[in-house]
Amino acid sequence: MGLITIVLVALLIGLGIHIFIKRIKFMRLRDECGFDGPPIGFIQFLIGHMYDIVKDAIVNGPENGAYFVIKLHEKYGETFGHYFGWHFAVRTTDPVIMKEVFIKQFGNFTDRENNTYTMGYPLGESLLQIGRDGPHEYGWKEVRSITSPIFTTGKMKAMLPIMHERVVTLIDVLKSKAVDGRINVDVYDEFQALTMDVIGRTAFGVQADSLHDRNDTFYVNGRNFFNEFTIEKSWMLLVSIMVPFLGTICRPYSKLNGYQQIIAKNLTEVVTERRKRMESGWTPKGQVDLIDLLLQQDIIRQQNENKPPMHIDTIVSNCYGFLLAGYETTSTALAFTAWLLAKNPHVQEKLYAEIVEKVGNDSKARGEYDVVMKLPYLDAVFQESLRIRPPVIFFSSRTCVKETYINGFKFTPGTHVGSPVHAIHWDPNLWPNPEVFDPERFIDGKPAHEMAWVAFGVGPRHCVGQRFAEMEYKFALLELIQSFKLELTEKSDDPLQHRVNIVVLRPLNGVHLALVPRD
Ligand code: HEM
Repeated sequence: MGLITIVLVALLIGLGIHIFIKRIKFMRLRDECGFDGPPIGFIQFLIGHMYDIVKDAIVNGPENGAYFVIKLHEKYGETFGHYFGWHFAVRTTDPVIMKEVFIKQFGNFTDRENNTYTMGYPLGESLLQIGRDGPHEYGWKEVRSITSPIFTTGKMKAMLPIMHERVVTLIDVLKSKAVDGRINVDVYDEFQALTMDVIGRTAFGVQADSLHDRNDTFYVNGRNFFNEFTIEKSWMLLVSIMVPFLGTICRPYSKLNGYQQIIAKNLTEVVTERRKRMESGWTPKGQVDLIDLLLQQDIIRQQNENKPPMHIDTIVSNCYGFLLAGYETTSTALAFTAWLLAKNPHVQEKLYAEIVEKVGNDSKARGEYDVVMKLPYLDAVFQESLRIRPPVIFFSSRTCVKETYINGFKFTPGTHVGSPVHAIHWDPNLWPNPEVFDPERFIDGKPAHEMAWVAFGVGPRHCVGQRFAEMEYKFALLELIQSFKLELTEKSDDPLQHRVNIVVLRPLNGVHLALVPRD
């Protein structure tokens, strides 16, 4: 054996021993910080409890994905720790710890839970994932400060006509599908086309028409991305979580990355054009979309703070983030609600009665923000639907950036902390008979405490698009219920099955219903 070979072998052995010792130290972190949690065997030592999650999905089927974390809470209490590949993650539903992490000590938990996939372009620069230090000279705080003003009530009202036109188109499309006075459809598919068109038109500046054409490029790429965004289908996501540095290397070669690069490329062209238009003095008036509003906020920031324009990648990433956040979530919320209303006709009829009484056939009132957003029973249905079937369950998460102690537990930099929304919303101590769909809960009473209803997250990093989502949901549901009676059919799931796709909860088999026109 030559000298070089001996040196190389010695180096490799040294590196192996170094990684091994580091890993042993890392595996002791949970005990050192005072958390209980699932056992650590040989496999968990190598790849963490991701193994248990994947095994559970294979053994029990994807429809049980949401219950894995609930079982862990039942066994190890409100707060426990487990290993996600090379990350240590704490899961908590304890309202005191949640309040500290998400609100009071936000400065110690500014960043979102992340991995080498979500940190890459375009996702990593969007508000969804950006940390306190972004790839350019600004981070989450600056991006949030230009993004929040585009979701004010005033801006929503200006965007409403684009959204409302699509909602009316959806109803026309559905009516055109009637056979013998009934429309048998997968409403999830229809709502996905609606939300894709709305986000395409408001955030991407494209005249997406997925409602009429399911081959629309925008729709196809968006859907492909979401269908691929699961741990079973995307090996790259799994690698990014389990072995972060390999995730960075493999990322460019994955299918998932391919879909998002196509969308980002198209979007870069639109943003470049729009920026040129705005730099030449054009300002958004009348009907506006999110790109124009974002670029306008950036100009205001440049003037007020004497800063250079934000990098085009940041603007593109944020519009892309709006697609991710706005397409799947709202369509899922609407589809879950449609099923819940079909299953509970007394709730559906009460909602219909409110719509007839307060809005009737007054087409002006039906398109009016202040009227629709303030219908009390519609609001109760919205809140209860998102309680019983929250579309986003694993995204209320943070990464600790500064060591701190909460309730006797130690949190060290790099530790992930997440609060599974469904574990809170399905807790019988907070919501008696949690499996019963009962909008009256939100008319007669209030949640047990401020952390008991967290469908849009908590604190300064809560969902920035909540108003947008609520507006789209309420206008779409109002038109749907005014036009049709929803019924379950022999094709409907009963009970409704769901599955987890990374952070979202979505119907497993679509939502097949019969729509019976009311007139
Ligand atoms: C029913 C629909 C929606 C639900 C249930 C939902 C839920 C959530 C949740 C749980 C979070 C994490 C909050 C936290 O960490 O505390 C979040 C963040 C976010 N959402 Fe939504 N969302 C919805 C729709 C939307 C829409 C329509 C948009 C934009 C058009 C949007 C944009 C965002 C963004 C950008 C963030 C990251 C905020 C930040 O980190 O500062 N969401 N959403």
